[in-house]
Amino acid sequence: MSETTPNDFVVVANRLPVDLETSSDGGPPVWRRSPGGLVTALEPVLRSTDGAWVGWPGTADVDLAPFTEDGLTLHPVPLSEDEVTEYYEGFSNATLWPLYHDAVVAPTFHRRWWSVYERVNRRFAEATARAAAPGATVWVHDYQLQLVPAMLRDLRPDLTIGFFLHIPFPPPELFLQLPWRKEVIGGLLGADLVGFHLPGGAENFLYLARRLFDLPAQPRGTAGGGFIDLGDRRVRVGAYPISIDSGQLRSHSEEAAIRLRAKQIRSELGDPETVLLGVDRLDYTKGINVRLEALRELLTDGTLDPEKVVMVQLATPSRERLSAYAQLRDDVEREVGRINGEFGELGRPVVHYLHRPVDRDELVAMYTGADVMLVTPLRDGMNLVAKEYVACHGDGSGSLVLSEFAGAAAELRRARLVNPHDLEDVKRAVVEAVNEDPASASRRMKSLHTQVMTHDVDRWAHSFLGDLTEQGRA
Ligand SMILES: Nc1ncnc2c1ncn2[C@@H]1O[C@H](COP(=O)(O)OP(=O)(O)O)[C@@H](O)[C@H]1O
Ligand SMILES: O=P(O)(O)OC[C@H]1O[C@H](O[C@H]2O[C@H](CO)[C@@H](O)[C@H](O)[C@H]2O)[C@H](O)[C@@H](O)[C@@H]1O
Repeated sequence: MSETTPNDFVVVANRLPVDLETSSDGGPPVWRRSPGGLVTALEPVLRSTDGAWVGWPGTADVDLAPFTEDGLTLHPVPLSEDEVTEYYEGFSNATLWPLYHDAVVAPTFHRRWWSVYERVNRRFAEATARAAAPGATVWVHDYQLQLVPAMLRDLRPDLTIGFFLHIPFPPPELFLQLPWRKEVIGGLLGADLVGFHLPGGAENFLYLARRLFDLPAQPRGTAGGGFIDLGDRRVRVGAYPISIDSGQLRSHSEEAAIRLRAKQIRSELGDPETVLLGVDRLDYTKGINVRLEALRELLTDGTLDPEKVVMVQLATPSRERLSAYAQLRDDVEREVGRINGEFGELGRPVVHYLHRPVDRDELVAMYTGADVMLVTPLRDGMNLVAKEYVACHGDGSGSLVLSEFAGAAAELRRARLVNPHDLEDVKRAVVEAVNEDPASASRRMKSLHTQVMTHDVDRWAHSFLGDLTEQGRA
């Protein structure tokens, strides 16, 4: 650890790339990799740009000075226990998260949560103002920090500010339910460039900004993007689909030790003909029960044979104190138990379920060895898991069943696309994936693989930061 000086490039996200975990047995706290795709994507970007990262260390009431750890410069922003409840679990994850994901769970609107969200956003803006060198570029991330761009511009008009949203930006009729809709759009308009995964998100934002601020319409730009003219400056809006460090993951999946471990895993699973795999944070948007129900029905009607098919479901614990997440865990675990109770044998369950993060080597071995990857979210900003699986199958093996409602579906057109609200459609895709002729499956996977290899996270970051630099100079 060492003292830090202001940086020319600063990333701001709710979480630091590592979480400080305190142990219940009184041992010293340890840093662990934070959950979720935002960290997976941004960490290699920050390493290659030598920037600083401003974020919460993942535990309440931890106040640490800025430090460098494992080559990254980190600026921790403290949150009290009440702020974790009202800003993170409350406004971020019980108001904005469900609202922006098509209200698949009803969003809760609480005036007190909003005022804490404002207060915490201000703290992030102040910490960023301290971390950024004169004229620096600052890249703010995600729904937890939508007020930061405008707050930061007030504090530091010398900065070039970008904002990227990692989750869907909802259609106007949903967004307009938000009592603080104008404040949120006003916060985002503090940025020079506002980015979304998909053109649809950019279009929704452009429409809402003009309507709520009574701004003149502008000619439509390409791919959903465009400009918002605020009189004294212009905000650029665009679509930038995020990705992964594809080359690194492909090489990792080709290592002899990973190939060997993939074989061992299959053998530990009883050498079934087909291994189905699901990998998710345990989140109600991910449609985990959709794929479990599809599997149960296919076993019940005899389409799939429990002696030949095994499913592995990895579920990283997430936002566990929120009731919708606790309910989801109960539902998923009941369904796993039901399938194993009906179709498993002693020592041979049909569904192997791990409610914990697994280490990277083990995850890559699972991706590499799985025959069919099931990605069935009801709504998802991107879904990096789908891209990670494809990156591990450069040899053309494997098959991807992918929800149309994941952002990744816009690029991975040759996956077996399904409507997760239509169980028959999901069942059909699973059966087709299990029975597909190897030559045709290989053509599909190779085409998906080329897409993921040529559109990696580096390209995403360069595309966004290139536009941001251009915008900052304008
Ligand atoms: N059980 C798990 N163990 C280890 N890593 C996991 C696990 N589940 C998910 N991940 C990782 O978390 C990230 C999830 O990203 P993504 O699919 O974009 O969804 P989200 O960010 O909403 O969780 C991926 O990089 C994936 O490898
Ligand atoms: O920080 P948590 O509350 O534990 O949640 C983890 C992250 O989940 C979300 O990830 C999103 O970003 C991915 C990368 O762009 C994208 O592929 C995925 O579809 C999104 O759900 C959230 O947006 C992050 O802020 C969280 O850190």
